[in-house]
Amino acid sequence: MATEGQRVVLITGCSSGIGLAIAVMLARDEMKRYYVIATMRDLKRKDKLVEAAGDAYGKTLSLLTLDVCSDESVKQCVDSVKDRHIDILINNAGVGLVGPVEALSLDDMKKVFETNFFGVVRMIKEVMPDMKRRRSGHIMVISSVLGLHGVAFNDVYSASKFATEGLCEGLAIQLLQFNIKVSMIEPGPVNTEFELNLMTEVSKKEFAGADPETLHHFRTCYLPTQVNLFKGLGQTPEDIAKVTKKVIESPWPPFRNLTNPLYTPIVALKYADETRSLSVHTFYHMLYNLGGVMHVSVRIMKFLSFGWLRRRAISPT
Ligand SMILES: NC(=O)C1=CN([C@@H]2O[C@H](COP(=O)(O)OP(=O)(O)OC[C@H]3O[C@@H](n4cnc5c(N)ncnc54)[C@H](OP(=O)(O)O)[C@@H]3O)[C@@H](O)[C@H]2O)C=CC1
Ligand SMILES: CC1=C(/C=C/C(C)=C/C=C/C(C)=C/C=O)C(C)(C)CCC1
Repeated sequence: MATEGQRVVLITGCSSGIGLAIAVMLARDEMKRYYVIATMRDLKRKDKLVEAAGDAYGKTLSLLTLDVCSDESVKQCVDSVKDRHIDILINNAGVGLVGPVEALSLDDMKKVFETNFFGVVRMIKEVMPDMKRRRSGHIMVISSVLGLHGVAFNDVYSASKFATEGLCEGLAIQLLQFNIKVSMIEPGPVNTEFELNLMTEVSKKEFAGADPETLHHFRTCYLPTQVNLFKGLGQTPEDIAKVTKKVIESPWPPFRNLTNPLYTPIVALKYADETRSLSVHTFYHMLYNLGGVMHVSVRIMKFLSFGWLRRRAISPT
């Protein structure tokens, strides 16, 4: 149980990746400032987290079951927290989806929205009223750079993160009245099970419904680019955990927080031209003309991000 002065942090999707890293980093805080409730939809997947948490498990870290796609599970979990008192809610659970839109099933798309968008809505609806009554709290979402700009063949995933960004932008304004902070963490590629799961799904699908030309672009331009980007620019889940901790500990937590400085110019490009045509055409060239030699695009991104733009992303160190 949390002791006097400790902040109670509830995190969704802690069986792997970013959620696991944040849970461990906060639970192992040297000053023991956090009491972490790490949640996952299937507690059979707890071993990696328990091992990484070491002696923090049972002291500053406890586990609860929570499936963000189930109203009942969300309510049961929050009800089981002492006095339903959660100081910091970290919405991390999420799933990806890639492929040509015309070849993806509506069921797959609904699963993405059910998890990435409605999962966040469910959590906020359950936790925010108590925060409002206490006039204090911090709601965080592990969003994505794809919540800020679209990337070919990630259309539906990107839409789910845009939706979440929109939801939270509105809430951030309203909740200032109640002294509740809202922050988005916006990573680029991070080396977790996320990419492996995407590639496993891709290898199982035939993408029937897409024309041969589009499928050719997807398989020969996009997929190798994705693999190269994860290899060349991918951050670690610990990098994202460090940025998240920095934001939690900031006296004025910023609303938007890019974690990878290499993406800052790409996002800046979008705002440099109000018609957005510049970024659409630049991404087009980076994918279709330089995609085959993605190491060139990675170099361009590294070159562009040099200098003042770099400083606009929160560095994990
Ligand atoms: N990896 C990346 O490149 C990036 C990831 N992100 C975002 O970061 C977040 C974490 O992803 P990451 O750590 O990379 O990927 P992982 O696949 O490693 O982790 C995703 C976590 O979400 C959980 N999850 C999925 N569905 C549900 C559900 N219905 N209820 C509860 N938990 C669920 C998974 O649990 P289970 O084990 O049960 O499947 C898992 O613990 C996601 O929101 C993702 O969109 C953002 C930018 C980049
Ligand atoms: C194709 C392509 C790009 C790809 C970006 C990708 C693939 C980002 C993936 C991010 C992920 C997986 C986020 C998860 O939330 C760039 C660099 C924008 C440049 C233009 C061409």
